[in-house]
Amino acid sequence: MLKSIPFDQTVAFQLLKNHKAEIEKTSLKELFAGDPQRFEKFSVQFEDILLDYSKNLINDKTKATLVALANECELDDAIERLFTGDIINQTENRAVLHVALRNRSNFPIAVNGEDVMPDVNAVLEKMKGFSEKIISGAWKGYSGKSITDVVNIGIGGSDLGPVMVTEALKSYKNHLNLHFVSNVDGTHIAETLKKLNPETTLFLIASKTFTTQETMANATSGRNWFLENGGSQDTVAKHFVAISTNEKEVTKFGIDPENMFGFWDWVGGRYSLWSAIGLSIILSVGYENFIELLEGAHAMDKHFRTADFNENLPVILALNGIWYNNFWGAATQAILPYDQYMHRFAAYFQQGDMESNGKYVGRDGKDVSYQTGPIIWGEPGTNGQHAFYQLIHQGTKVIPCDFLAPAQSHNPLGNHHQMLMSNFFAQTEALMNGKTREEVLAEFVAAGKTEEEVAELIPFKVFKGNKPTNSILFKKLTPRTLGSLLAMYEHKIFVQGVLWNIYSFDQWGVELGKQLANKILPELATDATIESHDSSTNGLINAYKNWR
Ligand SMILES: O=P(O)(O)OC[C@H]1O[C@@H](O)[C@@H](O)[C@@H](O)[C@@H]1O
Repeated sequence: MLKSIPFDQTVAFQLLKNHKAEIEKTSLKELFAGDPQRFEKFSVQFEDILLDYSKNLINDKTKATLVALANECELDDAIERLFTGDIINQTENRAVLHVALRNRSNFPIAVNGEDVMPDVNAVLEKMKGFSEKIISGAWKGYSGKSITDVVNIGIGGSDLGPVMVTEALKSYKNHLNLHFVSNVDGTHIAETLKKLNPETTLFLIASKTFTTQETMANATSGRNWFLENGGSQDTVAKHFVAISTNEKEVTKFGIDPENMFGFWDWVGGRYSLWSAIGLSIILSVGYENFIELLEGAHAMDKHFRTADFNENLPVILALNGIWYNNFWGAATQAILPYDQYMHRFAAYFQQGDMESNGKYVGRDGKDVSYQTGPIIWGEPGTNGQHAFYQLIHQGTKVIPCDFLAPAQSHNPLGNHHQMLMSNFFAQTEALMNGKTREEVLAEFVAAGKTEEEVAELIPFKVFKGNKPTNSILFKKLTPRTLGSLLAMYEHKIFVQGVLWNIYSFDQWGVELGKQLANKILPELATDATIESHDSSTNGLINAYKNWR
């Protein structure tokens, strides 16, 4: 059980509030000018990952006080509870053990007195054997042909992680074609199936609960398509496997438990890509690469558990995020990977972060009186630059940004990578330094204009700068490095949740919409006029009925 420690009543919280007024008087530019060692001081390397957080509105005192805040909130105690299988997801009465799924040291981790590692390892072995048969072509479909296409049907945590990782590791991909169907919109599965041949298609039905409406609807449509296009009940087992914690529902759906890959209630959906939910990743890049991903995450887990908070990547990221979220009024956090392979990275952590820390009830059961989880968003650079960076540079909001980039490209084409990297370096520099009135004027003068001619235009071309960024530079986007990066962000979310005194591992907020949709669904089955809701909802439903 995590203790309840009121975040905004800590001594450090008050100190940080006062300290913000001090630091506001200075600027990033001045902080750099005043300390030639600033980069060395505020950067830290873990394996092939370099975190440079020197372009943040912090000084030694800020960092020390933020670390004091973490200590006051007993972060060390929370970290130990995470790693030792304590019931820290209290509102669901569960342990939180995605770290066990990648515990490559294989030390025992007990839940209710029982070591979970033998089960974790057994499922990994089962996935290894199965994936080898599919990839090698030894596994045959109903007409004796090998599998060419894999369709993962799942949503939320049973979709976003596998999609993100298979995209990120595309350069490690084998011959199998991977498809992901998530949306209950029939378009998603219909457009996917158009390209497929049932004889050579394998469906992975991925759902922790095996009751999620979207996934069950898509799974049923997938099975109907299979049966209507040459498949039969007897051959379903060659083409459908389930990934779930719910054997009863899997059997009810008609999938043999032999064809089921299990996981456990202590794996949160948005933390499940490390479990059997990662089967599509294995099928795409092979078992060895999946193990490398787990190894990378495990290495970060060890770092997180043992490194001093002053040198601890997830802790540093979390504390900087809290600094802006709670003391500078920042509502969002941008994640900007300068790597096309990482184009779903921000979308993945949208769920990871917002479903974890989008909570207004504290661990004491009362409404919190401060801001909790930020809005996470972002797109890969340089596309983002040509779309929304205007607002980051010259808008009115504080937007802390994480810039991520690999030093080495998997596709060293001409000087593309140098161009990409020059943008990566330029953006954080520009956001920090901005452009002064004098600099703008000097440019005009150099172009032959006089001050009088351009006076009215100058304000629009000035950049105030002083915009905070983290730079996360890594050597190459390998499975191991990706695993470490993912674990780093996961633990960042955990640290923030601990400090905000909320429960990060439940998600009650997604239930209400589901309940109401289930109430409305039968109302859409008839043409009767609906009057049971407010006038807006009635009006919309009735307009829909008139048009369909
Ligand atoms: O994996 P299943 O059980 O289908 O859940 C899929 C998703 O459902 C949503 O409502 C959330 O609860 C997510 O955390 C979860 O990942």
